[in-house]
Amino acid sequence: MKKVPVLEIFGPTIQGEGMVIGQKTMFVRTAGCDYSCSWCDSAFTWDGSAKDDIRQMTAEEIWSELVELGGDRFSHVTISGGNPALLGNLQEFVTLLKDNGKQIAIETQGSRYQEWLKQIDDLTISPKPPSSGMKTDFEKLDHIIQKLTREETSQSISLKVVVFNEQDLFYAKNVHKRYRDIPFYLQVGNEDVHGSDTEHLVQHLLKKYEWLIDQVILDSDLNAVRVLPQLHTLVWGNKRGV
Ligand SMILES: C[S@@+](CC[C@H](N)C(=O)[O-])C[C@H]1O[C@@H](n2cnc3c(N)ncnc32)[C@H](O)[C@@H]1O
Ligand SMILES: Nc1nc2[nH]cc(C(=O)O)c2c(=O)[nH]1
Ligand code: SF4
Ligand SMILES: [Mg+2]
Repeated sequence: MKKVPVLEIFGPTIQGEGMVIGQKTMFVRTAGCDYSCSWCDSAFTWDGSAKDDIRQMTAEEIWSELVELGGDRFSHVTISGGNPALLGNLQEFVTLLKDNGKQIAIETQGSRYQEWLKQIDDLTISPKPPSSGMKTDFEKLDHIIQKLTREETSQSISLKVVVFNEQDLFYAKNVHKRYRDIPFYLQVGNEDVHGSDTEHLVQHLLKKYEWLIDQVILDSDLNAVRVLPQLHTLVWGNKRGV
């Protein structure tokens, strides 16, 4: 049986971000990333700090744990990371979820392609703006998006760019322009991913959300975008496993 490196399995909770925000979902967080974003809120998946917590799991083992946690109280599973699209071995888990009638969402940055991505119901691709310190390979991203949109499927795809400053917003506008037909989300960036004062954090994030809304209101290039906060951060702050 093929195994995948897993760092967290949790839920039911709500999807706090993007195209299915508010959806009740389970989460599976895989280990390992090909990026190292300066502000990553899940850096423990790749910076070595949680390397002793990584479990090499089969699809069946992950499924058992989901059912143990969620019972019959879930119909939707979100796979995030790290970058789950590094893992060809996730095919078996994706098939198992489909066989059990579950909807699947994925969070990935669009740097790697896997055939199983075509079987994901809610696919979020989140290219990284300049504040992350990462550089987008747009030819690669073109190629991946082309592969995923070539055939008519029931899959929903969206793009989501996290914005920390004006330069990021400029980047986001270019991504939106390049892939006009793909639903586009702007997300408030959280600068303080280690803080434990939730009340203070929430006040700050709501101010940033207001700033981002104001930018969108003023800009005719952004008439079709959706602007969202990270809902889970507004509710639970930087708590892990929610
Ligand atoms: C932790 S990442 C994992 C999936 C994949 N590596 C990616 O980046 O899309 C999940 C989502 O969280 C977003 N994210 C990470 N750190 C964040 C932060 N400090 N503030 C807001 N969003 C953040 C990412 O941009 C991505 O959309
Ligand atoms: N509730 C909740 N929603 C989320 N949406 C994307 C998340 C992620 O870390 O990928 C996330 C997460 O960690 N928790
Ligand atoms: S791509 Fe995603 S998981 Fe990887 S470092 Fe960036 S935000 Fe974190
Ligand atoms: Mg998160």
